Amino acid sequence: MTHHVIKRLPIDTGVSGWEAISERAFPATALEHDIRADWLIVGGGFAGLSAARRLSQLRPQDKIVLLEAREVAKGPAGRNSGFMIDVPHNLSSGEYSVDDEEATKDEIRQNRLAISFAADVAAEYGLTRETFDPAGKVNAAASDRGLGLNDNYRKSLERIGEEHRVLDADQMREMTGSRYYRGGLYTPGAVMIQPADYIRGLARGLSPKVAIHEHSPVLELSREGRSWKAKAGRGSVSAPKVILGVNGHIQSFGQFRGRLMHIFTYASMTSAFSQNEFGGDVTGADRWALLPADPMGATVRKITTDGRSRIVIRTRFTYDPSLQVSEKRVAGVAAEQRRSFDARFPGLESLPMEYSWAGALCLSRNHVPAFGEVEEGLFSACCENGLGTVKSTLAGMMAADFATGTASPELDKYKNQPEPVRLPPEPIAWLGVNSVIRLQELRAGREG
Ligand SMILES: Cc1cc2nc3c(=O)[nH]c(=O)nc-3n(C[C@H](O)[C@H](O)[C@H](O)COP(=O)(O)OP(=O)(O)OC[C@H]3O[C@@H](n4cnc5c(N)ncnc54)[C@H](O)[C@@H]3O)c2cc1C
Repeated sequence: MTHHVIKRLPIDTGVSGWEAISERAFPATALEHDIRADWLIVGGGFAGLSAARRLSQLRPQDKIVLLEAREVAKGPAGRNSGFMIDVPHNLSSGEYSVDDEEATKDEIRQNRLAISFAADVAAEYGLTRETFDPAGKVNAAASDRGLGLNDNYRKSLERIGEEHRVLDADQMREMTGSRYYRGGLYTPGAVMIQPADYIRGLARGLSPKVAIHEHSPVLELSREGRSWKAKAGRGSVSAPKVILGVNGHIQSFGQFRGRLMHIFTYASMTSAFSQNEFGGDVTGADRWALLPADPMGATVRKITTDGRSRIVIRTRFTYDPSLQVSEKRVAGVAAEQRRSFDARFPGLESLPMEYSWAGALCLSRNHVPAFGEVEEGLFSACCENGLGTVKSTLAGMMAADFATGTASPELDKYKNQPEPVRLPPEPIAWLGVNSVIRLQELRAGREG
């Protein structure tokens, strides 16, 4: 009999600004009883909730239960920068330009499949434009090196026939109000989400069809006869099939051990301000979204609701196999983010950062997901390689298709990927990964 005891539970350090400013419109219910279901999903992020939606479409009569350790939107799904990106965006390569054109076109097709799934969510559950905004995004360059990286990216987009527009320093200044940027590369296919609102909207929309239990961490998972039994909170769920959408925490369920890199990244959000508080057009248009030309630089985004704006800045990556980071680390990175922000918006030194937080990503060395039927009736939709708004949405959809035997050319391609390769043993991996990240961050210079 397989029996997994889950010893490590998610810890999310700092309060996510997205979650703090998002309103929750449905109660959180913990698991209190022993129940039976046709399907159990573990994890209430992009992967778990997307798997739940897809299952509810494929098997409308089945009983589907989802268990989330914390509260929907308090984990990484509600603490990211909200870029749903269609074009290539490989965090662990030095730049975004592409070599293998056919593989890249496949990847874009997959990303767009996930984005269109999310667009259906937005339409069906009535999400506002502020929650799901198909506005596109800009890769912003602040240095010669950044301009060069953008130019390489432009050429590779041109080669694969992807729409894009080059922006000069004046256009960047007009958009952002900042003189910091020297150029940009706009691609129209990205959707900008308010991540906490999107993930809550998805959970609320699903709740008539899917029993979602929050504050219900799965502590044990065992195979009993032809069924799996998960113990959580004061109850348990027995189901013949289980989908794990727990990202890097999949290793606590005894899977993919020694193959997943647990990377943290960090963000800060200013308090709300109105345009006229600082005089002049110091932050430009109401909404804009910038990725760094160098993948190791700073992501910066402005949102405006009812005339009140906020700016969010995300920087830094650290490798933390313990799957947690300290408040002290978050505070240290927040101080660096303050400096990056002030360099971009010198008129806004008095604007406080109201929230600072960290969140976990899961990367594999060969950039593949941790996907498949890992034990009989137990499916994994994990390891999003840093771009989970899209990749985990896709993983959840694909896991539901796979587990229900729903064939498609997309699933054929998706499930035929290799498995994540092994990492070197610790502490070699820790030293190696953190050194490479730090060197790349230093090289990013003004982009960070
Ligand atoms: C600051 C920051 C910025 C980011 N920006 C972007 C971005 O712009 N675009 C993008 O695509 N991605 C971004 N990301 C990454 C993105 O947030 C993740 O890739 C995404 O959340 C992964 O989704 P997921 O559903 O796979 O995992 P998660 O969102 O981590 O969800 C997994 C869930 O499983 C739950 N869980 C774990 N263990 C258990 C258990 N034992 N029992 C029950 N539940 C459990 C967790 O509580 C969690 O809610 C960013 C991340 C951070 C931190």
